Amino acid sequence: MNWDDTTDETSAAEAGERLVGASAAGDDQAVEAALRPKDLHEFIGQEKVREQLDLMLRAARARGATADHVLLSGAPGLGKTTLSMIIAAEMEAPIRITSGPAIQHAGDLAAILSSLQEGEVLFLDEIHRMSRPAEEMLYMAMEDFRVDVIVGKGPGATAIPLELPPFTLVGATTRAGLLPPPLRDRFGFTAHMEFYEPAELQLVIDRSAHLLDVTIGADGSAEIAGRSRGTPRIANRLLRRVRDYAQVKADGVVTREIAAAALGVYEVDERGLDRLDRAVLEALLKLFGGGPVGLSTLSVAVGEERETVEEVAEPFLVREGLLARTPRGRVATPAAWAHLGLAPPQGRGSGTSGQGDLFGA
Ligand SMILES: Nc1ncnc2c1ncn2[C@@H]1O[C@H](COP(=O)(O)OP(=O)(O)OP(=O)(O)O)[C@@H](O)[C@H]1O
Repeated sequence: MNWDDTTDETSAAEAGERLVGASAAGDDQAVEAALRPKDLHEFIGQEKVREQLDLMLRAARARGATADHVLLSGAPGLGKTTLSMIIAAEMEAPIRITSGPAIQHAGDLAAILSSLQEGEVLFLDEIHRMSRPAEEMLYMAMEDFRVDVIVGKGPGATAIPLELPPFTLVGATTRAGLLPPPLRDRFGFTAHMEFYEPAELQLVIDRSAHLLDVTIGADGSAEIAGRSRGTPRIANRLLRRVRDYAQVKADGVVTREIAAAALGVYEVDERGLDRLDRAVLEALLKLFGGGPVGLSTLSVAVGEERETVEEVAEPFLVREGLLARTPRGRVATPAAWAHLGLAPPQGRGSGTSGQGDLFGA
């Protein structure tokens, strides 16, 4: 993708499909499905979540009961859908997959709930985006396995109670803070998924390489892991691009050199920054001396929409400790200067630049 060519209308959407984007947009769903771990044993990392889930599911199985409702929160691509499928597999139960935005009316939810089988897992992705009436119906369904279906309108409307079979709701959200407390409280088990360590991502990559029949050395998977932004989905996607390069330009074997050269072609650097991320940092450092600079000015300098800079580039730069959002504007950290191989201007760190705190003054 050429960032220079992105128009105002398409830049945010295209940014969503970039190689290091965490959403599944543009991914081959069949390949992604083939790479999903099938049980808790195969699921890499997230030790605490795995241990706690394992205990909960074993206990439910031993009692012959349906598992408690589970809420999974965390950034896209960290394995929430995968875990929900594993929960169903471990409980030997079928799974139904839907999402908050797909349920706009309480009737949509009633139709799904009333067709569930006993013990079935209902995976509700983006649960924070459900409509209010549907959310309220869900409270009763989760607690009492019952819903009230409203028949008729106005004063003649009547609520007909409908019994539901016991089921397990697995809700997923990127924004646990947006869930109303009454909904959050109805989950018996809540887990927050963390970004993965490079060593864990290396295991994800080795496993995927094996499934895709790609020969990869430990140094090759380490190189890809370091550029994967803590996210298995990105790791798998980068592996597929590196595999292409290894096939076309070499003998198919992924070494450190091949991985670095391949990801160089796609402009993903050794820390996982892509062209947009670097353009933002470069503008901040070279044009504004490291800031503080307002978001609008920075966006104009980069030639991108405000939203693209704020929502697509900045979260990772902040997470990496390269950029800080301050009340006076965006500020580069010492790590940003070091990453781009530039020297901070004289006087930085003297306390007169407005970023003395970031420079340890
Ligand atoms: N712990 C893990 N071990 C191995 N592979 C993983 C792990 N977590 C995720 N993956 C892989 O990453 C890909 C994305 O995972 P998944 O679809 O479960 O993410 P998600 O959190 O549900 O994302 P979204 O919020 O965008 O739906 C899958 O192909 C899966 O195989």
